[in-house]
Amino acid sequence: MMTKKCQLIRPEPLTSAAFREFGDVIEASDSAKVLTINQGYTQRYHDLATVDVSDHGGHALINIFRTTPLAQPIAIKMMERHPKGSQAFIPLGQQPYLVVVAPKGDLDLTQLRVFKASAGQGVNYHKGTWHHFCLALDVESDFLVIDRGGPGDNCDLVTLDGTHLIVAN
Ligand SMILES: NC(=O)N[C@@H](O)C(=O)O
Ligand code: NI
Repeated sequence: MMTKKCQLIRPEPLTSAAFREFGDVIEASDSAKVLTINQGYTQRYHDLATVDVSDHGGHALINIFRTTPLAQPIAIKMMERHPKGSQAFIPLGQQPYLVVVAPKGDLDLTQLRVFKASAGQGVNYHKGTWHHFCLALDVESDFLVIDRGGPGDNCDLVTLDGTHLIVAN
């Protein structure tokens, strides 16, 4: 019986530039537009990501995902996409986490990317971006999740053979 060779993927640091084709990175970065508000007591990092949830009568949902880490090395056994809306994950704790994505369109695993996000970084998957479900690292982690509610199916899911393994740094 033929056994398929495993491919080890080492996560890369998450940056806005590297993530651009997949979505937005949500962080209080030097490149953000910053407004001083509230009598000078608040710095508003303005308009960091595009919430795209209105297709087909959709509306925004604000959720909390409490996610248990998978055993390492993490095998990528699924990818999904949301054809009708964006999906944002903002960590509520201080724990880094993993982000696994591939470009929109037909799923092409040669274009698979794995990012290690820091606690100060959120991600917003654009509509149709392929991604793995929320991946905590080491400890149970909470994420604020902003995505689409509404009519119609909004999740295309593909099962994979698990030969792509994430070697966490
Ligand atoms: N299923 C669900 O609500 N979550 C996934 O879409 C995910 O990306 O974690
Ligand atoms: Ni999703």
